[in-house]
Amino acid sequence: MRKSFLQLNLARAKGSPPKPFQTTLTATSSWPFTVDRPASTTRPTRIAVLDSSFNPPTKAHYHLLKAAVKVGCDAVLLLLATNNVDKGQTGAGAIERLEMMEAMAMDSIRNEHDPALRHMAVGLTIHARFMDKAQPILNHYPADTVQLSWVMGHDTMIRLFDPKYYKDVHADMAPFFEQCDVICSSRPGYGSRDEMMRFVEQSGHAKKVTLVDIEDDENTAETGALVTVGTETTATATVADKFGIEIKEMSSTVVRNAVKDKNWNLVDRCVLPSVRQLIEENGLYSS
Ligand SMILES: Nc1ncnc2c1ncn2[C@@H]1O[C@H](COP(=O)(O)OP(=O)(O)OP(=O)(O)O)[C@@H](O)[C@H]1O
Ligand SMILES: NC(=O)c1ccc[n+]([C@@H]2O[C@H](COP(=O)(O)O)[C@@H](O)[C@H]2O)c1
Repeated sequence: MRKSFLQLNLARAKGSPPKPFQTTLTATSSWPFTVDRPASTTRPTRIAVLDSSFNPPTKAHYHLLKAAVKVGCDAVLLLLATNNVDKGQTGAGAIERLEMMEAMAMDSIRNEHDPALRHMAVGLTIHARFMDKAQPILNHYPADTVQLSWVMGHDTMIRLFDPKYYKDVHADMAPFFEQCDVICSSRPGYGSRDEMMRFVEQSGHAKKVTLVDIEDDENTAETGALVTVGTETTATATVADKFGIEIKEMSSTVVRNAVKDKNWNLVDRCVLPSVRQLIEENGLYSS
């Protein structure tokens, strides 16, 4: 059902110029607003935006959002970037990515306890840079009623501030930081939390960047607990020992390679069941 609705919507849009921003799925018709929290300029609705290629969406993306909303967001937007400042488009097509994002969003809307995670939407943008994506989203809603918090990992924050994408990084980024903030998590391979903090301080926008940590709460009850055998007290298997990979180590590349290697156990560890189903149904990433 979703697939045909999505295809119908996108087919209707075919021929007309692509919109700078549009949603394809929203938790409610009034999203991001609710009856309890209507559009208001005195208390803007804070949307956590995870902008990604979602090729495919992974549990790391999901847990990054879980960590992000804890700092006080009201709604979540999974935003598909159909253009990338660096990468070309390989792997899944835009419709397939949107389908997988919608599967993840429906899962969250139906099953999550956190009100922000239940209040999720999926959208797409044609813009590649964050500073260009922000304004069309803000313009989509009544003036000053939404605040955008861009959720990203350390690797992307480094790219956010990379001067190669700008004429003058400070001048160009100033309007973005007047209207938006960033919620960022560390990521294995991109430096320690301390290094990330120093990087944020040097950016000149430390007040607009909140650092969070991805938690592997799926498995903490089963792993890492202390057990006593005889007189020896040791930790049980680590998450990585038990599942081959920790949430924070996951990436879309890991999933694509796992599908190619037919390592379905690893795929199952890294993506939601509904996303795995779509990968199989659509024959994605197999060659
Ligand atoms: N394991 C992770 N830890 C922290 N941040 C992550 C993690 N996985 C993805 N992110 C963040 O999510 C955002 C979107 O990620 P992106 O689409 O680049 O995923 P990816 O898994 O790195 O993709 P690919 O492997 O295709 O390069 C980025 O800001 C990225 O830093
Ligand atoms: N300087 C920037 O604005 C900047 C830096 C890194 C990624 N991006 C964008 O973020 C989106 C997601 O990119 P990745 O899938 O590479 O994380 C893409 O649209 C990409 O162009 C923008």
